[in-house]
Amino acid sequence: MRRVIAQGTFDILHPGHVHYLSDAASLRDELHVIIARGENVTHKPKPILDDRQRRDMVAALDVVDEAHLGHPEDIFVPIENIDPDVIVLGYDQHHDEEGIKAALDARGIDCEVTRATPREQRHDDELLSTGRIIDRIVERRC
Ligand SMILES: Cc1cc2nc3c(=O)[nH]c(=O)nc-3n(C[C@H](O)[C@H](O)[C@H](O)COP(=O)(O)O)c2cc1C
Ligand SMILES: Nc1ncnc2c1ncn2[C@@H]1O[C@H](COP(=O)(O)OP(=O)(O)OP(=O)(O)O)[C@@H](O)[C@H]1O
Repeated sequence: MRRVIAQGTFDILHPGHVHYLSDAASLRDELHVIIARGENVTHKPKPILDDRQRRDMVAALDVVDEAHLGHPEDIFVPIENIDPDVIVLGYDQHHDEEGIKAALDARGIDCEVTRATPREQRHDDELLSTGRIIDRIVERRC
């Protein structure tokens, strides 16, 4: 069984997430998604929803075979447990493919690293970013 890993924060879900995960699922037999722990999200504001809720929502998506809450300290622990053929980064994720590939090789993990495509807006009112969804909530509810 060939496995693919996707990963991210997945706070408030939107069609961009579904696009990313569908892209990833199309590459191998089984899609495993690693959900970032809130404590590890330091490159942007902390997620609104807690770790378990974010994992449960991703697990409910048709294209996802298994959603795993990420490791608190070592991102390579879930990767070694899942043993994927390929890791797909999101189109705008701040990770460097070469850096991750080198770190995988250094651990003897034989796995490709690729990047998914962006989902473009299909209509003016569509929000394809958790940050923009939250902005609209603040605008309209506060
Ligand atoms: C291959 C890979 C494995 C990861 N594993 C974990 C993990 O085990 N635990 C964790 O808290 N974050 C993990 N992360 C980091 C988060 O997923 C990171 O915050 C995410 O890549 C950026 O999320 P965003 O683009 O949704 O903001 C991993 C990232 C990558 C690229
Ligand atoms: N519009 C989109 N098209 C394709 N992939 C997307 C899109 N938006 C997010 N993703 C991907 O989904 C994964 C999880 O992203 P994340 O949870 O950071 O959502 P986000 O909407 O980008 O959040 P924020 O807007 O707060 O940065 C990332 O790999 C990201 O590249």
